[in-house]
Amino acid sequence: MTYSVKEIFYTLQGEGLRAGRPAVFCRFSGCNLWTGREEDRLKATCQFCDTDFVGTDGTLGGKFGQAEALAAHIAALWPTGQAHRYVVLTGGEPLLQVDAALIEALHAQDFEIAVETNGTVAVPAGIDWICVSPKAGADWVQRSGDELKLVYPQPGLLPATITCVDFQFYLLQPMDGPLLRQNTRAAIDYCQNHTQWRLSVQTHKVLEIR
Ligand SMILES: C[S@@+](CC[C@H](N)C(=O)[O-])C[C@H]1O[C@@H](n2cnc3c(N)ncnc32)[C@H](O)[C@@H]1O
Ligand SMILES: Nc1nc2[nH]cc(C(=O)O)c2c(=O)[nH]1
Ligand code: SF4
Ligand SMILES: [Mg+2]
Repeated sequence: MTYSVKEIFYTLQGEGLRAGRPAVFCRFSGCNLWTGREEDRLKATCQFCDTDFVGTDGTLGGKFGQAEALAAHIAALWPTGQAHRYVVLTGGEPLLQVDAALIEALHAQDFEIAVETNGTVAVPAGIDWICVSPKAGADWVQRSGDELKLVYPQPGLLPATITCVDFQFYLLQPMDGPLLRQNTRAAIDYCQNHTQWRLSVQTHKVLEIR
């Protein structure tokens, strides 16, 4: 397996239940719900993406022929002597590439492994924290995990219509874009009136970190 990686960086998890936790992010190239090209956005299944996942030209990006080599690049970013090693596999859609060999190599480097996925691909065994963010109009295969993080509002996938799922935490993340302020107000109101749901703010954007 050759892994195509857009970028690798050390930051704080900005979103979801674990916001604030130090983490290495490994962003895989490519997605099954959008090409990543602006000219294709309006015909994509997922049209609101806030991320550049095209190519391998970002910070520490590249093609890695071996799982151990990729795991070593990730481990090199962790501060020396510090425990609680945590890696977030994202993209693009990471589960188009994450396999048993990479999970084993990251565990061998002592990492707890989280994934951010759109839910169209079943999560492989061994992932330690599963965040699913389903998309309207896409197959939703992975219906269990640790957190369900729904971008809100998504016409065609409103929280009230979500059934047959098994997650520990349910979060609404306001859709970033021209309507962010209005979407944030609506998400706050929804959580206050449907108390199973919590608000997920994209804190890294507020903090102006990666
Ligand atoms: C860029 S995606 C990569 C992982 C995977 N493809 C997914 O969609 O979950 C990372 C997270 O950002 C969220 N996201 C993408 N665009 C967003 C936007 N415009 N506003 C809020 N969240 C967004 C996704 O829903 C997902 O939870
Ligand atoms: N700080 C930070 N937190 C994040 N949580 C999810 C992200 C993603 O793009 O998957 C992300 C990201 O890009 N940066
Ligand atoms: S599924 Fe995730 S990576 Fe793909 S276009 Fe949507 S938000 Fe972006
Ligand atoms: Mg992001």
